[in-house]
Amino acid sequence: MHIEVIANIGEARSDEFLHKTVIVIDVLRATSTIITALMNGSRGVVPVDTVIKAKELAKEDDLLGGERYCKKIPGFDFGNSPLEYTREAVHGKRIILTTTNGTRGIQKAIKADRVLAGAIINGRASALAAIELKRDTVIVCAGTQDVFSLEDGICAGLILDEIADLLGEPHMITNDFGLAMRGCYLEAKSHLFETILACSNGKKMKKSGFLADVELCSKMNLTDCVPVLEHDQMVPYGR
Ligand SMILES: O=C(O)[C@H](CS(=O)(=O)O)OP(=O)(O)O
Ligand SMILES: [Mg+2]
Repeated sequence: MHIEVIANIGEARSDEFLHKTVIVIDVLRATSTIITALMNGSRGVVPVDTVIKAKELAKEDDLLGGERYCKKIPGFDFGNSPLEYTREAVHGKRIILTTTNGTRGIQKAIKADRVLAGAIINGRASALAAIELKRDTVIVCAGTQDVFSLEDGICAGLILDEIADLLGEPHMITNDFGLAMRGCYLEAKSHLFETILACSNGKKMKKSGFLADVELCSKMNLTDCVPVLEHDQMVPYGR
């Protein structure tokens, strides 16, 4: 199985995603938030790139979520903290979500055969889903404003490591950046929270009052829920 890892959304070329599975990773925090919302029974998360589109799409019964500069958008129901997306708040609801990087990354991947949302909290399940889909796979690390973010790279390394574990080492073939990210993950796996907290986004989250988000988003394999894009919304894969 071939898995190419791309360092940030700016480096992603959407035409190269045709016929492939794309896993978009935004550990802090968009994909961790989408996974949490679906895990807690949201009936779908619609990822959009702009605030205007989010407001236009939202029907009366929908919830609006997202951030700009890490803060909840005025008039929205939620920000981008996975901790806000509780079962009580989201069960049975459709959510329209717009964030600076992650939802933009998902939009950029729409030409893919399948688009999955990966994070540390669903790393092994994302690996399993990608294997089941039997396509060449691209892992897009969302990054921040088109610059690489280490927490996304570490998560890519986790998914590669799980794929190697599930398929056998010789069957996991990745690019040089993927090899480097797997190395980073193996070095950091025993102290993921501390490593992610030391990253620039980890420090930014702590400064903005979201230390608990970093803690949650650093927990490995918390859930089997893997969001997959169907039409315009993300729903749990395989259900
Ligand atoms: O809310 C977040 O965690 C970030 C904000 S920022 O772009 O890193 O300032 O957005 P995300 O799209 O989840 O990376
Ligand atoms: Mg991010």
